[in-house]
Amino acid sequence: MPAAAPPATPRARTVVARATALSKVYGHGETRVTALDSVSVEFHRAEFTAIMGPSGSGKSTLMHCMAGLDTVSSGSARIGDTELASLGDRQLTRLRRDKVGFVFQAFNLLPTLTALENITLPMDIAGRRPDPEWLGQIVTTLGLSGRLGHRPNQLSGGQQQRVAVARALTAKPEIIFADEPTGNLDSRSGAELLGFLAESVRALEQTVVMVTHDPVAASYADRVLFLADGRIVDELHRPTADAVLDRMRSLPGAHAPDPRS
Ligand SMILES: Nc1ncnc2c1ncn2[C@@H]1O[C@H](COP(=O)(O)OP(=O)(O)OP(=O)(O)O)[C@@H](O)[C@H]1O
Repeated sequence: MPAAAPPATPRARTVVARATALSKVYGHGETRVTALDSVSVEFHRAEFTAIMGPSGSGKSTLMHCMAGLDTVSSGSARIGDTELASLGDRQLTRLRRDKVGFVFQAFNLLPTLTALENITLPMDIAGRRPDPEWLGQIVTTLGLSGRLGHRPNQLSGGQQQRVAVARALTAKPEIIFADEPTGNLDSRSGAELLGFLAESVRALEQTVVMVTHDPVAASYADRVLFLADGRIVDELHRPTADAVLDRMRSLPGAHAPDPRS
């Protein structure tokens, strides 16, 4: 009889960021919108989470509140043990600089700097020196070794986006927030980028939270959170693109696909 596979060793699950009963209300009176309605969620070290949901379901608001880019109306958003609402503007800026990495659709690279200079810029501004071994590992993981002396206009869109990811990883942030990071890429470059993000989670134990509309992009994540009307209504682990698409179709506010198409 074949021996049973040994049980997977449970990994210590360090909570890197946490929302507790987080609500966000915009406007007053008739223009009042509840963008987030008592959301509680944890993000763990070395975990890749995708956030999906119909337009207006609160994805960006959740990311902005968790990243300290927007304030909460009630409840709490924490990074590590730090309650973001307890911080003043300067402390928040410092926390974002030291603990949070961002990857947006627009790469936001400086055209006059080389790829390497763009990667190390946030640390230069903070007066910190990148750990050369770590930087080397990131550059190798992202396949940028031969491109470090190039300026952004000498790089493809995919390579520019990888430089943006390297920039986010270099400061060893507690957590990286990515907003539609593949939105401007062709499907091959997008797949490459998502592969690298997933690799940074596996090989570098990075924590990544990504907002996306794309079920294929979400399938690179370890879990997918589904938002509808400001609430987390579903969660999928080890998702496939088809499973994500299925759940998306059943969400409140989702447009049911036309059976004739
Ligand atoms: N600054 C703001 N002022 C007023 N209402 C806002 C503001 N930002 C977002 N909202 C509203 O909050 C709700 C959630 O918006 P949010 O941008 O988080 O949704 P989303 O899921 O990211 O949408 P999309 O997929 O279209 O980007 C929406 O109804 C939106 O109109």
